[in-house]
Amino acid sequence: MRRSMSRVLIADDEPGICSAFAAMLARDGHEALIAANGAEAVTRVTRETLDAVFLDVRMPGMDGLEALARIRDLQPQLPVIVMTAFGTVETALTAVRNGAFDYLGKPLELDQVRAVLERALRAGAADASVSEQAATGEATDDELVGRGPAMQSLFKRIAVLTDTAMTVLILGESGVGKELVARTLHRLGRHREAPFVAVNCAAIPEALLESELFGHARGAFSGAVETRAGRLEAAGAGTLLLDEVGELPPVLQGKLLRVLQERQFEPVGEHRPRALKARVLAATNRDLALEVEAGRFRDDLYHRLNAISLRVPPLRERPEDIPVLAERILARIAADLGRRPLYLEPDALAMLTAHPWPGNVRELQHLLSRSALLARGPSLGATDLLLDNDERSAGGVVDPFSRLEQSVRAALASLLAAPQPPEDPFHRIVRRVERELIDAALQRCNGSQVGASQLLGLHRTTLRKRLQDHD
Ligand SMILES: Nc1ncnc2c1ncn2[C@@H]1O[C@H](COP(=O)(O)OP(=O)(O)OP(=O)(O)O)[C@@H](O)[C@H]1O
Repeated sequence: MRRSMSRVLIADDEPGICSAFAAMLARDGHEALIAANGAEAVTRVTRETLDAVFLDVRMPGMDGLEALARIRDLQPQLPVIVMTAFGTVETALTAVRNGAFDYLGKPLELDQVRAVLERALRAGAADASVSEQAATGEATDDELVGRGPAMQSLFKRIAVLTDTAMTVLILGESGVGKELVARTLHRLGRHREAPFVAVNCAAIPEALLESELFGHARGAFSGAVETRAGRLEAAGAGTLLLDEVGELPPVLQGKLLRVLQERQFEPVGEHRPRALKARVLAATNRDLALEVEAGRFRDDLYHRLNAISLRVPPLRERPEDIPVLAERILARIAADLGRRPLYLEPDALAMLTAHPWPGNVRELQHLLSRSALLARGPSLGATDLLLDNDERSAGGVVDPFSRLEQSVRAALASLLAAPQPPEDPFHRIVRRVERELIDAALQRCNGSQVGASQLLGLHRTTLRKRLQDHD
């Protein structure tokens, strides 16, 4: 919980700025601490409990950007606002990309300073609540779950971005939770009471997409019998998510760019622009840089969208989140079915943790729903998990190694899940694989060691030695 009086560090080499700032903070009931350079700021952060930091970019010795990096390492959740007199937008954006909460241009305007500080303090509190909620598992349907470091750092970035109006590009594979991230940005933002509207740019036919987004006037085209508001308008002062933005047709890419630049739009068949009030978020599972190279996506729109991006890591990069996700999903399924939640046996959990999840969280949801429907008894074991057998690659060829990889991962997971994990999991697993391989070759060659060594591409003496090792 945030204390009502906040402690704010101001790092600036101009004493005049520091004292004006400190006076303002004191008037507003906060406590100001002062550092004259970057190194001092970092020291203060290590020693004091702080709620926000204002950092000047140009300071002697360690400059603001370097101090920012150190502070982010020390206390990733502490909001840092960067101040810059010489700053170009690039410096400011670099700072924001490197984790600054926001930036302020000098000369400072006290009202602006107040507004940013207020947001920073709220985001600090929101950040704590996102992490707390994830850590305690008190999540509802709409809440992003994740305990591991990858999701924790995503939560922090989300918390920093909740209250800005900036466009954010949300990147990640299919089913990874991009829309949920967009909803979270909205839910924690200032306009959470306003609507959240998502448009899947890939799902709406090109001919309809423009009027769907911007609306149309009556008679704008045949079939437009009534004036209709578009989704941009429907989002009001809330959030519009352009999902699968990589699929936006070229004409609309140009229009969207203009809308974002001018913050106004025109419904089809109308010439009076309307103000864009909503925050626009975009999501894609494509590599937009490649799309730009291939000439399918506008470079300028890409840069506009990509100024701030959030990458949602694939599930295979965060297996530590699987138990809590699975628990949540099973609880939801149980509520839907009016049953008690099933619990996962350790072997099932080991198997889930080992699976590579090409379809990410959505695949996990589907697997658990399928398995829960057919399960008998109060728990799910490894044999109850109906993992998708469809391991075909795009060309329809079964990859003979995918099962092997899966088994190796499962073997490792279950060794590590044992109450006393062995010290040599590498040798244990490799030995088992080797034994299987030699055994299979010997069977194929009716027990002939010469035949098996030829089949495996091993020297006869090597095979014999291995057989002795395996007794
Ligand atoms: N971290 C998470 N915590 C809880 N639920 C999650 C999480 N990530 C994803 N989900 C759930 O997984 C499902 C897929 O997520 P979502 O639709 O947000 O993915 P997406 O990346 O937008 O997918 P696509 O690219 O296919 O549109 C949703 O039901 C969502 O609620």
